Order: sequence, then C-alpha cells, then structure tokens
Amino acid sequence: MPKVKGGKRPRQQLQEGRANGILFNTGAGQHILKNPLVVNSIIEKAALRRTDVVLEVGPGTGNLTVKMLEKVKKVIACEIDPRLVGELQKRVQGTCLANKLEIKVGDVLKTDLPFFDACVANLPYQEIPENFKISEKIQTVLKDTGYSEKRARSMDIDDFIQ
Ligand SMILES: C[S@@+](CC[C@H](N)C(=O)[O-])C[C@H]1O[C@@H](n2cnc3c(N)ncnc32)[C@H](O)[C@@H]1O
Repeated sequence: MPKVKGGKRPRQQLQEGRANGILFNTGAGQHILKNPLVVNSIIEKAALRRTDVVLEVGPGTGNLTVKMLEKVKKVIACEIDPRLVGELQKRVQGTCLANKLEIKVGDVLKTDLPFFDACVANLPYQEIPENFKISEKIQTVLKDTGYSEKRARSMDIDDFIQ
C-alpha cells in the first residue's frame, strides 16, 4: 500500500504514547518528561532543601520523583493511575530511595494531603479546569499549614525558553 503523505494518523495513535510497555493516555494529560535537562531545570528552579517534604502531584513513572528523592527528606507522590504507580514502585524498590517515598494512589482532589514544605509537579496540562482545581487545593493546603508564600512559585513554558 503506498504511503499517504501528510495523511492524518489514527486518533488512537495521537492520544497514546508508549514506554516500558505502558500506554500513556496523552488525551488525559499523561505526558511524561523525557528530557533530563527539563527535569533538572524544574528541580533547580524549585530550590529544594535537604530537609524538605515535597508533594508531587502526578508522578507518572517517576522521572521527576527519583531525582527529587536524591535531594530531599521525603516525597509524597499522589498518582491517579495505578499502572503508573506500579512502575514508580518498581523503580525505587530495593534502593535507598524507597523509604523516602510515600505513594498515595488516587485523585489528588479527593485525597487528604499530609503536611508538605513544597509542591513540585508537572501537572496534566490538557485538563485545564482540573489543573486549576489542583492548584487551588495546593494553595489552600499551603495556607492551612502556615507555609511561607515566599517559596511558592509556579512555572510555565516561558521558564524553559531561553
Ligand atoms: C503531565 S503527566 C506528568 C508525569 C510525570 N510527573 C512526569 O513529569 O514525567 C501528569 C500526571 O498526573 C496524573 N494525574 C492526572 N490527574 C490526576 C489527579 N487528579 N490526581 C493525581 N494524579 C493525576 C497523570 O496520571 C500523570 O501521571
């Protein structure tokens, strides 16, 4: 069959990406950070401290999570997709990072969040209304715990464009 130049890819292919045998539902905002420079840049800009307890919303397969675990006291990672939770668990299992990671499986909007010092997340940006709700919840928890707003900062694509 001849190749059709400029033809549309099937919808399924457009919405899903694959890594380690896992199909990511990109239509539901599951975009995994692959570029280590971006991962390092996010962590650097978050100015994390050794003593920090970090909340990560949507760790996915843990590309950001493992890097943060190397730098901070603890990461509490809340992920809605149990398949990705399994991948994250496999990744830290048997390493010294495992006991610094607490995983909460479920929707962050319906999950009781314990105390945290900072929130670092690559939020599901396609789900814009949900995204706002997630940001609102994080702000509320930060205020409730008396967290200094000086360190609260959100980043967008402009932070990564030179
Ligand atoms: C943009 S991906 C980021 C994945 C990973 N942090 C990374 O940067 O590679 C967003 C992640 O948020 C998760 N997610 C989406 N909605 C969520 C919710 N309401 N509560 C918790 N996790 C959610 C998705 O399953 C996905 O893993």
